[in-house]
Amino acid sequence: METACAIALGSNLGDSEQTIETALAQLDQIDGMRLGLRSQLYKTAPVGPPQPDYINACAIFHTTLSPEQVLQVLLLTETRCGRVRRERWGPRTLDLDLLLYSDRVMDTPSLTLPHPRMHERAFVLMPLAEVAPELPHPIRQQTIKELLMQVDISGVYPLVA
Ligand SMILES: Nc1ncnc2c1ncn2[C@@H]1O[C@H](COP(=O)(O)OP(=O)(O)OP(=O)(O)O)[C@@H](O)[C@H]1O
Ligand SMILES: Nc1nc2c(c(=O)[nH]1)N=C(CO)CN2
Repeated sequence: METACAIALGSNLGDSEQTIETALAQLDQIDGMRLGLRSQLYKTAPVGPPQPDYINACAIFHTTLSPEQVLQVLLLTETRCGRVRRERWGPRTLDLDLLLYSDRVMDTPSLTLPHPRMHERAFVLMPLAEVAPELPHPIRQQTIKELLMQVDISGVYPLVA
């Protein structure tokens, strides 16, 4: 049985556009992970300490893996795509977050679902609203489109080639 999950991708070091495309392709190659809709790429002003602009995107994957297994796959893909540093909210080659796993709500030391900061991040909600505007947030009881209307979207731009 496949379950839909939503994944956020972000990068602000190296060739960010290429890194995100490579990450999506690598995730789609993994047994039990199947890429569904994906957003376009967005250029976004950094949230947190001063650092370069990010490229962000979101994608829906259909998966037979458990939430913990999806997280492991994301961490493996981050490493494969050259992520090295761990400074909180600092620059990174690739950041992959598991935003939603169906309507699952959980909080363990390694995994919190939904992602605890997704509802306040325009750089997540804008690309996610492109692929899944009517998806409900299982805690907030609002759709992605409704959450997007409550955040400041200045600084989030579709990247046009
Ligand atoms: N929903 C989730 N998605 C991804 N990682 C999660 C999630 N919930 C908990 N984590 C944990 O967070 C760790 C990732 O921390 P990381 O350094 O990437 O945070 P960050 O990207 O700097 O901050 P943020 O979580 O605000 O994006 C992972 O090792 C993982 O165990
Ligand atoms: N615009 C933007 N800012 C960020 C991002 C990100 O992906 N995009 N990720 C962060 C660490 O999770 C911190 N700040």
